[in-house]
Amino acid sequence: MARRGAVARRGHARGEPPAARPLRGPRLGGRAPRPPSGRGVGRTAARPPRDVPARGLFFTIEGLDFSGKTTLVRALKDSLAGTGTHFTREPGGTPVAERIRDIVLDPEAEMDAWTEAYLYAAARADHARGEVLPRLERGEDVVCERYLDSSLAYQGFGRGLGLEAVRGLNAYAVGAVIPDKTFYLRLRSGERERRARELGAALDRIEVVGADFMRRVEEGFEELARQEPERIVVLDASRSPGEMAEKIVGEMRQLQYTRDQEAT
Ligand SMILES: Nc1ncnc2c1ncn2[C@@H]1O[C@H](COP(=O)(O)OP(=O)(O)O)[C@@H](O)[C@H]1O
Ligand SMILES: Cc1cn([C@H]2C[C@H](O)[C@@H](COP(=O)(O)OP(=O)(O)O)O2)c(=O)[nH]c1=O
Repeated sequence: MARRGAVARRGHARGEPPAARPLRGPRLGGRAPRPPSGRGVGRTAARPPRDVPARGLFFTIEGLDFSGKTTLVRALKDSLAGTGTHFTREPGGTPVAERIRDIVLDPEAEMDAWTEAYLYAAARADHARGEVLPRLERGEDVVCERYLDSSLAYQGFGRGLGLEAVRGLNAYAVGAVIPDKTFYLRLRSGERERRARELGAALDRIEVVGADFMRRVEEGFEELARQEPERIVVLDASRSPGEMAEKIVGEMRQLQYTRDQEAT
């Protein structure tokens, strides 16, 4: 994963449209992003000049802990080898965000739920603006393991901060960096727990909070999938990583085709 220092990215700190709204739009694929509203912007956003690369597409992989995201990403990396697709994950993906990750996942670190939500959002601001957006603008496709939906599900539903509040505090963190497609790994809790036990994983501070918390998070993901069926593709995570990767690559190709048609 390419990493750059924080100082070089300060120029991104302001001026992008907020995203305090459902993730429905604007998408990045194919066209320059449209601000959510505004004067006279509609007509200029349709097609980039031919010498500007079509914007890359942004894909996210979501799901509860132990649902198989990392394993799936490994299979996807094989399937997409040589395509120039960039893989990253949250929390993390930049030096500053990795440092925030160390704090927020430290099982010893007691913190208020709002502090936790802001830390995830702060890590996301650095990652989305400093790493993901420049790549998309250069025409690279990006696959990110966890993104804003994780905050909506874990902090919004799991911690009980509420969907709209968590959307709101992430609005300036993500700006216009909204996933074109999100793949949600749905897996029943018994199977997730079995996988966790089998793995004998060291539990981080989120995982130690227990089954009730995880049930609320799960309901959060399910609610998001209900709200945005076009963006969020639900995958049966009991299937093999290869089968899921095949499905995802198919969806990616379809979007890439549409993007390329729009750009010519
Ligand atoms: N599709 C799958 N079928 C069976 N077992 C899986 C599958 N995906 C992952 N696992 C196993 O489940 C455990 C958790 O997987 P992991 O990819 O680390 O999940 P996550 O990244 O979502 O926390 C690992 O032991 C992994 O080998
Ligand atoms: C990105 C993000 C993650 N999280 C949590 C979910 C996970 O428990 C933890 C990330 O741990 P990680 O080990 O990266 O993920 P996983 O267990 O899925 O392989 O952070 C949030 O609570 N909010 C967020 O916005």
